[in-house]
Amino acid sequence: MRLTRLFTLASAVLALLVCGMLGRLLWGEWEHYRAAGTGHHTLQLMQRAMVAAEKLSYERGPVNAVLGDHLPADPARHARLLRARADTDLALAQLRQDLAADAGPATALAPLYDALGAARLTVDQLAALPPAERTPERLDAAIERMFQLVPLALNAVTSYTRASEQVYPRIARILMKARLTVELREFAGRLGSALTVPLAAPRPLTEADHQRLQFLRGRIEQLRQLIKIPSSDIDSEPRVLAAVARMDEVYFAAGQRLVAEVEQASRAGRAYGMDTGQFAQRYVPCMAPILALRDVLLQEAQTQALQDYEAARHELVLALLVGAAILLALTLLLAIVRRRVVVPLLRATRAVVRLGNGDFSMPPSGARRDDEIGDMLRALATLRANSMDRQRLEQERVRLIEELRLRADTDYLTGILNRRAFTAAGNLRLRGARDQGESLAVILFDVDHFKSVNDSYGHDAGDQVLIRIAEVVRDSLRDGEIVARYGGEEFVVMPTYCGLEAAHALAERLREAISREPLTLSDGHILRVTASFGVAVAHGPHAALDDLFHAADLALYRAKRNGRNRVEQQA
Ligand SMILES: Nc1nc2c(ncn2[C@@H]2O[C@H](COP(=O)(O)OP(=O)(O)OP(=O)(O)O)[C@@H](O)[C@H]2O)c(=O)[nH]1
Repeated sequence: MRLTRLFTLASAVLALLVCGMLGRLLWGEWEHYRAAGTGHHTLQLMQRAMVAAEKLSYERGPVNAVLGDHLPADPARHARLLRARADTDLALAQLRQDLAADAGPATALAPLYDALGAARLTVDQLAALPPAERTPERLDAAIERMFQLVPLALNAVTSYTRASEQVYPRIARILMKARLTVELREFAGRLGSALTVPLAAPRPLTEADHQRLQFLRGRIEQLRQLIKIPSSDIDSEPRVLAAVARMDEVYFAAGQRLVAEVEQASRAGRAYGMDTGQFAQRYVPCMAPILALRDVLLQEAQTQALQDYEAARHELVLALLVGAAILLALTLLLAIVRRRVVVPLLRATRAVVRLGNGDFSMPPSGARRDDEIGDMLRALATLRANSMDRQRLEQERVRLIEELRLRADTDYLTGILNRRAFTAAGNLRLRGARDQGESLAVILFDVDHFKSVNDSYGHDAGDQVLIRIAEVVRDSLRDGEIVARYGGEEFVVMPTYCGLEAAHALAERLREAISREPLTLSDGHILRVTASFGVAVAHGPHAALDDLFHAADLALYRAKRNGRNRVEQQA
């Protein structure tokens, strides 16, 4: 796998793992935060349900007063009942409103609304009857219907308490105590209600009334002890301690004393000295500290729940920040590894490949880095420099060899082939001629009276003449026809494979060109020189170059002897 691909894959896997881990962490924190928010709402619902339960308990006081009233009814008592009912309805409406977004528990309240309507109807029908027709049985039945309302509300309180406890285990004990105060308020209310019928009649308390009072007092004391059991830090809170003390002082002293007064008057056969309404007016305020304790506990629960909610929010924000920081660090790390390791490695790889291919055009960058990659790039730079030196030396060597070869084959003065190179080429060509059954011709020529040129104009002028003659001959030849300086002022031409006649014609052409060409010396003198030519041809399997030269030389000798500036061919 290519390095870039491997790096991309590894980065993707790493990013996925980190994102998965962070996602899980954030999801947990988000769930915690969301649950805390929901729990806060549930706590409010619980409080609303407690208030509704309290109002239902409270409503029983004015109910008792109205049921114990004579005809014509006391408008003040009726007005109190209406106010109490309005309070209950308001508490239930607020609970219903808060439940609007919470379909489950709202439907659980339906039986309460039904029972409340039926209970109020019963009370109103009974209150409309003359007192004589309000028999104890009917009164008990009506009051019992009112009693049954509170447990229905307490069901909702219980379900919200449980829901809140699940979210805030820390405040479970506080909520339990708050719930106990609601129950205490209910039983305290029932204790008062237990006197409604005897006070309304009025009649002495029966044995059943005493037993009922005894039972209710026992339950109330039990609830009081449960509330007072030290269970959490909350019990040492000054506000809670003060509220408990006030409850003891007001309800358990004054409130219970009032009930005891009624009992004692009954036992002694005395008049009660108060009717139901007057009793309620004195007894109901005694229950207020119980509700005050409930409110203190609920406030404390809400404060702690709010702290939990804030802590969950804080942890969520912290988790988000940590997550973002981790992602940023990972991205930076990958970018650094890519920039500092992967990219330089790829560049180095490309540089090595280029060096291997002999391409030294781009120097490896980043050699100034002070790490292992830098060491490698510096080594690469050295390798490149060494390779470049080697390549330069190699090129120099090839050039020198070529120059040497040229020098070895070239006449130093005229630049045309020398005798050695010509002999080598001639032998090759002769072998070819033999193989192909062709004829090979040689034209040997010699400058006429060259000595007098040297003598008249100097050796340099003689050199210029030789150079010029070489140029003239070279320009007159066609491809495949070669010329060489055979020695001194003697030249040799080898045409392509041809017979004696064609070679003779070529020699004639060259002779004419030399004799026709005026030669201008460097000092301005213009010379005309001529040359004598000897032509010979070799043919057949036994043809030899020496014989060919020898024959041409003889013909040249004849040309000199016959007057120069002429062409002679082998006899
Ligand atoms: N300037 C110059 N002269 C050369 C060179 N090689 C040979 N010579 C001269 O060429 C002359 C040849 O003279 P000869 O052999 O007498 O022939 P010639 O004067 O050309 O007379 P013929 O060949 O009989 O026409 C000599 O004087 C050599 O010194 C050379 O490379 N440069």
